[in-house]
Amino acid sequence: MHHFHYQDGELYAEDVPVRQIARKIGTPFYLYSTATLKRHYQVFDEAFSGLPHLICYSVKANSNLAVLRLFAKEGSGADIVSGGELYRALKAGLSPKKIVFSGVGKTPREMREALKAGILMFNVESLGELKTLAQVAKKMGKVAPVAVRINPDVDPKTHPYISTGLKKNKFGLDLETALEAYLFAKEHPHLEIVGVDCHIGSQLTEISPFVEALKRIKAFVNRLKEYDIQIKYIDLGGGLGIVYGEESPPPPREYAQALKQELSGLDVTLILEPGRVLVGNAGILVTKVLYFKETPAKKFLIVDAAMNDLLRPAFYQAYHEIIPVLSKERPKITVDVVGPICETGDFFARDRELPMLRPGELLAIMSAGAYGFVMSSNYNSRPRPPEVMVNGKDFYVVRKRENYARLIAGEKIPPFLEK
Ligand SMILES: Cc1ncc(COP(=O)(O)O)c(C=O)c1O
Ligand SMILES: N[C@@H](CCCC[NH3+])C(=O)O
Repeated sequence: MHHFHYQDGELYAEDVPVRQIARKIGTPFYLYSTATLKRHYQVFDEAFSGLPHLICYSVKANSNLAVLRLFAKEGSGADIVSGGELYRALKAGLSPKKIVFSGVGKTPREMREALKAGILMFNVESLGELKTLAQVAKKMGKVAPVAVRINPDVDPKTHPYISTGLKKNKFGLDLETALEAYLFAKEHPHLEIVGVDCHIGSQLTEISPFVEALKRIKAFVNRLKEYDIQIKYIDLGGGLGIVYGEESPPPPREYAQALKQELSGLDVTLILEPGRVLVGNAGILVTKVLYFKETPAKKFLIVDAAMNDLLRPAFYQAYHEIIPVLSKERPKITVDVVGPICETGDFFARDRELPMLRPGELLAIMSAGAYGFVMSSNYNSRPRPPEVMVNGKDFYVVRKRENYARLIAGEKIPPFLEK
């Protein structure tokens, strides 16, 4: 059963009517389903059974402490990209021994924090970064476990903003430079080579680019052997896509099967960094219709959520399904669903056919569990919405709604402007 579903004409999250939560805490709000999060993790993990593997949930997709704790309890590790994500991951109880640190711009401070915590692996993305890490480790009297992120030059066939494994992208190193990095690391007493890393993009809906990237990694691992460099981990990153609308991504089982086949005979542990596929369809954004507006050119539903709450439509022209919380029969209209922000890009849908809704009615913007709240901002001085987690018939506010005081916390009028 789907954990967001209609029952007697109204939308439920597990056993809780969405309307009931709205009544209690107001709108807009993010809503996550515990059962869906768990199921997604378990399905993904089981798909890789039989293969030595470690799932490092990609914290950037949804970094709420409650979500991180849930995955920690399922046995997940974490893929982090900043000191802030490390802080969250540790606070949530994720084991540092299962943390990999990705990203092109790690600072010495972040490196120190991660070395102190004792993480599993740094996914290094440039020679400069590798040398800095070596120095930091030396100063601390530690040895940094490293993998180099390869840029395999594979087209992931996804949105250009979320393609990361093409030659022209800022991510990873080409094979020649990567080899140079491995040779540097091999000789350095404060670096220990443990893996090879790669991540080619996000929201992939085909398996072949993953397999192609893995083939190139395998060839590279063999090349490293010629230099007497042994690898414990192959980290293939994240990127498996989900259904937002019409796409048909491969189910985790098929994805895992293809990777298993490619890895057979290799004595390595496969690391995966899934983000979206675990959380995307486990969350929705609930918003209320403020106004219906009709001009000679268009009809608009103006809602109380905006691009500051969910940026994906504005940023990537991303499609999100929108459904009414009460599903009664009504005439259909074609509308733009827009927020209150003073930007033309502030929309959730354009020319979308929806039931004729009245001010005060609730809408659910679906598939908002990944890259939703985490990409929110205070633009237009809008307090960020709360995050709510449903568990069976109970619901919990796992991040409270911001208030006005929070908006200006940390700001200060300098003395020369006082009076
Ligand atoms: C290095 C790395 N790992 C994992 C992910 C998670 O990606 P996704 O949410 O597509 O699974 C990303 C984001 O694309 C990433 O940059
Ligand atoms: N934020 C993007 C994905 C970027 C992935 C970052 N590694 C999205 O909403 O689709």
